[in-house]
Amino acid sequence: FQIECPESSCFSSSHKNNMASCSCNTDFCNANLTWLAPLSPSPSSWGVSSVCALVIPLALLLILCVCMCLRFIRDGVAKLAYGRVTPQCSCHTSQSSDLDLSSIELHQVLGQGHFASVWSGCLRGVPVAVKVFPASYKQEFLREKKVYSLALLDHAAVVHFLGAGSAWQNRDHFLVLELATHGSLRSFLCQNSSSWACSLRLARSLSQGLAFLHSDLQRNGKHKPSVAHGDLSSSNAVVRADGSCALCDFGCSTILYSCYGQQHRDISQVNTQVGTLCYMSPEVLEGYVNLGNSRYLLQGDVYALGLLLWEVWTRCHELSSGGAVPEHQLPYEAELGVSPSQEDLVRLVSECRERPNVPKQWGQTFQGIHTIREILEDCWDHDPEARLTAQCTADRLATLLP
Ligand SMILES: Nc1ncnc2c1ncn2[C@@H]1O[C@H](COP(=O)(O)OP(=O)(O)OP(=O)(O)O)[C@@H](O)[C@H]1O
Repeated sequence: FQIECPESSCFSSSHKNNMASCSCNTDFCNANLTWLAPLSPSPSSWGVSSVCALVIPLALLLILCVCMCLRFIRDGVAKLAYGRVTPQCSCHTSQSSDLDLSSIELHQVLGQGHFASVWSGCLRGVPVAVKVFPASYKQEFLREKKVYSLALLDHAAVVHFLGAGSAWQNRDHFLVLELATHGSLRSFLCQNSSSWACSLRLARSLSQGLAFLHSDLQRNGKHKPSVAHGDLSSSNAVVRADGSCALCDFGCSTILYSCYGQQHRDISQVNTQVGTLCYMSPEVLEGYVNLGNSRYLLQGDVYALGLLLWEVWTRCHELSSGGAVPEHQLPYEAELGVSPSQEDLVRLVSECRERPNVPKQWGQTFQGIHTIREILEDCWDHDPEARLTAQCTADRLATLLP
């Protein structure tokens, strides 16, 4: 660009950086300095660097705003989905002192599972159940101990944990639990049919135990995260002398740690197909679960709860309307036998959408039969999202009169 010089004998020349000067050739003319108004650069002359310096911070600011909005929306959805948001990561465990096996008398084997054998015994004069894991199942022992050791894991419908330890030079590991005199629910139902009041007690305690396990609790500065059982079956609930059930065997359970409203699980526990085949929900049998959302674990538990309630009610006198109470059967045993294959179950449960038979004559004259049918259907619904929660199942059972 050119500027107009104050004397006609001068000539103008432009330089870099938007500078211009007037030069003249008369004697001492450079002593006669005139300051001109600074030149404003034209937009086209802005450097790339100045554009970047303006645009990049603005873009970063915009991205930050979008991220904050998304997080706000997601937290809102989580609040709606879970009812409450836990503000901190949950890592509380209760202090369980290690027990010495020499202080426990072992009497006889009560049950033999895949991982452990369960003994009846006596600890300081109190009857107990002792679950002994061989060294090769140390991980299963640690996993179950971790669940039993969670703070606030204290509920009438969950087996009481008395301690844990290792024996025989650390080769075997054991958990000490309250002894349930009737043993597993399965063996109880095989040996006993029951009145409506007894069946309702079994059913209520099962649903209350599961609702408690699934709950996310804060009390006295302690936190119990939600726990998915993962292997609910009539072999993994025991019956006490008072006729109530308590949930046990947390070897396949998943602790849903809750951080800032999001639930997440130990990465080591991402195994969708845990549990006993005939209690697996259709989506787990087929492997169609959303691994990003831990809720499928809770929904799978509720499906299994529906099957357990069915097992309990098939042994109830009143529901048989005066007819003979049928022998206890496992879910789908009538259709597929005692040990069905996964393929058979997928065909029956998932593809044909069959469920255990609820006889038409069940309690025709019995008040509450409508509620019972609804509870079963809503627990084992094909659509996991349509299933009841464990708490809702417990609430509906509470409306039935003993
Ligand atoms: N607290 C208890 N009181 C009485 N009997 C119990 C108790 N705990 C377990 N049992 C009996 O021992 C059996 C096996 O227990 P448990 O299911 O905990 O073992 P497991 O090796 O984890 O079995 P699974 O094969 O289901 O994984 C139960 O089915 C039940 O009969």
